[in-house]
Amino acid sequence: MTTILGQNQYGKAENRVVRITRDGDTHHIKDLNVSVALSGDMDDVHYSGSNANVLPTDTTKNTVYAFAKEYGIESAEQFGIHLARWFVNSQEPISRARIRIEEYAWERIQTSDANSKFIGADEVKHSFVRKGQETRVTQITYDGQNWEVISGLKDLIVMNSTNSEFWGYVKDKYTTLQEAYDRILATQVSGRWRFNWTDDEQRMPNWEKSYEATKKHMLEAFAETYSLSLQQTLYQMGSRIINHRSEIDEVRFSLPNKHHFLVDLEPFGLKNDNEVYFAADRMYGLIEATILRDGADARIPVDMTNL
Ligand SMILES: O=c1[nH]c(=O)c2[nH]c(=O)[nH]c2[nH]1
Repeated sequence: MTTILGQNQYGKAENRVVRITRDGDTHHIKDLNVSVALSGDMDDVHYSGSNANVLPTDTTKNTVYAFAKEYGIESAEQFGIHLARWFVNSQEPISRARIRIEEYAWERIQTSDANSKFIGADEVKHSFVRKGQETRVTQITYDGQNWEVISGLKDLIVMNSTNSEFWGYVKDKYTTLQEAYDRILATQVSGRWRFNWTDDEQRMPNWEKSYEATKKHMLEAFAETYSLSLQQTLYQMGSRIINHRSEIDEVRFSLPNKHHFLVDLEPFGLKNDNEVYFAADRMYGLIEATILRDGADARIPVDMTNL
């Protein structure tokens, strides 16, 4: 033999697990990206192809989801310790486990008008916005006479852990989707809104205040809409802005449907009571639409929200 095997490790990388804990109607989220790397007595599989010592990477993935259900996710550290101990202690050939975890933090969407006709004060208990700032964008065009200002944001990630359904859709011979009566609704908002200010002589909007208020109305509409489709939620977000912000005549959104699939834990004798989800990053549904003030022209370019 002229070669020898050096350092080696294996496992399933980037297991996206979302754990919802339901404390009455107050929900808590833990959202992790867990990578498992195992090493030990793995010479044979490399040299001869014998899998006798190999715990499948698929099993390491299942373990992540099963542990999320069985033990919950108190902290990324506690969860990682638990997994590492399990792999090393339960499998003779495995002598080392390295668990790497990224955690995505979420905070509750704050609604100011808790007494509005749309909601009760507790709606916010299942509506979250991912921590970290969105990117604010604007485009100004001037032809010497008229101004056009289109502002917006991208990469604002939001989630409702309940109050979302999707059913009653067309079913053809290729349809396999099961109807959902209580699903997670999550999206990464990209939105643009066009101001009706066109002329120096008109009073200029307060751009800073307008941005904050527009974002607030958008988030509140997301949190407070009992959703039968992302399309319906999108329309509510846009119309809430138009109805509350007289300086804006047109809103366009591009909303990827960030799918969260319930993990089947039955094979491990565990019941998944809407608690453990696989957060897929692709493929995703992409829902896009413009909402206009009655009589206003549609001027925001169709593809602008995808930039
Ligand atoms: O809110 C949704 N809108 C759709 O058009 C759609 N299509 C799909 O498969 N899931 C969903 N969800």
